[in-house]
Amino acid sequence: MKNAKLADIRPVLLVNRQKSNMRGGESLVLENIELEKAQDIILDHARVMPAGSLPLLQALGRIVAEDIAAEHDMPPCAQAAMDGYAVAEGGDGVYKVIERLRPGEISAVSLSANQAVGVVTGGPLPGGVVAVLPEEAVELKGDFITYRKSIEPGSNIKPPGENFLKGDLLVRKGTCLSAGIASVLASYGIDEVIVYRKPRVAILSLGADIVSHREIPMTGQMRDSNGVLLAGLVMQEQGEVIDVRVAGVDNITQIGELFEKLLERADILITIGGAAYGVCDQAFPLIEQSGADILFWGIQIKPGSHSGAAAIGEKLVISLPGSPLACAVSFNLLAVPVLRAMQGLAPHQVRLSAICTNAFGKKGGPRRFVLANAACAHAGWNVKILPGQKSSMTRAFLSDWNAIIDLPAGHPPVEKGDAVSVILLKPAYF
Ligand SMILES: Nc1nc2c(c(=O)[nH]1)N[C@H]1C(S)=C(S)[C@@H](COP(=O)(O)OP(=O)(O)OC[C@H]3O[C@@H](n4cnc5c(N)ncnc54)[C@H](O)[C@@H]3O)O[C@H]1N2
Ligand code: MOO
Repeated sequence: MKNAKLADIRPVLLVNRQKSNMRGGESLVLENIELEKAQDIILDHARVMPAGSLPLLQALGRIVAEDIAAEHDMPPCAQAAMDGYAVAEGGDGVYKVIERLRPGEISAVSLSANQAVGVVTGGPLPGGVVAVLPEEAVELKGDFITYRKSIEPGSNIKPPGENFLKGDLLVRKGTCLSAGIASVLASYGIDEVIVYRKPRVAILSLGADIVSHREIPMTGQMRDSNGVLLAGLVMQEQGEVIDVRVAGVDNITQIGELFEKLLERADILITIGGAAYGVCDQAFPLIEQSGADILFWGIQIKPGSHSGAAAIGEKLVISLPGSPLACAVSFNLLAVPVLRAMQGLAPHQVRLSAICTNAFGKKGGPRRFVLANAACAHAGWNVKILPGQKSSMTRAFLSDWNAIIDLPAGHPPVEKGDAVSVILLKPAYF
């Protein structure tokens, strides 16, 4: 960061932006581009995090960075599927119980006709077994059982490899380690898994009027609620929040130093606010003066139009607008795909069509994103537009907000019963 005051930097910004950044027909900074283009550009600069080994339980929810194959058949040998009696072929319906196995015991015998061995569910079977007769299906008298019906060979026997065969792929690289997958790995005795590191994210709120949420604001100041919002959303996406800071009244040089310090430790630095065209807006000059390569500035969406991104070495800077609703929407549209890609996941969230259960009067204008609550009922997905999305601090944050509706540019008012395109977000509880 060069030592520069905001006043020194501002003309650079104005010159660049007023001229629409044309130099010999080539754009220096892409301005007000389509969302998908912005996503592609930023994703092109998102590198997958290095991978490292973690104990199985600590790796839950993380993205596995290796293919893991079954080392042997599961079950490794034939097992009883019922508590009961293992019998051999060719009996006449009456069998002598020659042994009664308890959990964990194995039999050394090989069954002959008219012999039975008592077995437990999941227990290994003796040699010569043709079927397992359930406890409740036989008549037990002393050391003998009677079973007069015909025996279907193989019944109530789990053959070796019934669940997995040696060499079967148990986990594919890029899969989220769910409780179910972890349990299969545990059954193979695997207690270390190689997973991608969490992307480290630093959050910096710009604006001389913004103070930490722990401080008492003076008249004209405002607490940094967006920093907390984004920290929570980053954690929901399995990112590691390394710092949440406010720039406050520091001059641009001091803010630049803080910016650089944060960027040293972070993979992604998200700035909040100061992203519009006001003369006090610091995001563009700050990022430009840091030497970062500005990838784009401005997207054709509402809210969140004043979003930008830059790359500096292998690190990314994402500049989000200060209005809380715009900040939340643009985080989900820009930062979430990046956080996913950096962890080795497919970048985009689930998108589906849902029926709107209420109306939304606002029509026309740019492509618009609306916070909503989506639910799946018998008839399919439905979605409710949450109230209070006009003011900057939205009441929708207090509701069960788990989706964003994507309304195309120039859309008519949404009527109850209309089908809309919905992006499903991670639930707010985690
Ligand atoms: N002349 C123009 N003015 C504005 C335009 C425009 O195109 N031309 N766009 C408007 C839109 S749309 C938005 S969104 C905002 C975003 O601009 P900034 O990113 O520069 O946001 P700020 O001015 O810094 O903040 C706006 C508003 O947001 C609240 N805020 C900011 N930071 C925080 C925080 N950390 N925690 C909580 N709340 C925060 C605060 O109410 C600010 O007043 O610009 C419009 N203006
Ligand atoms: O575009 Mo502002 O960033 O709409 O809310």
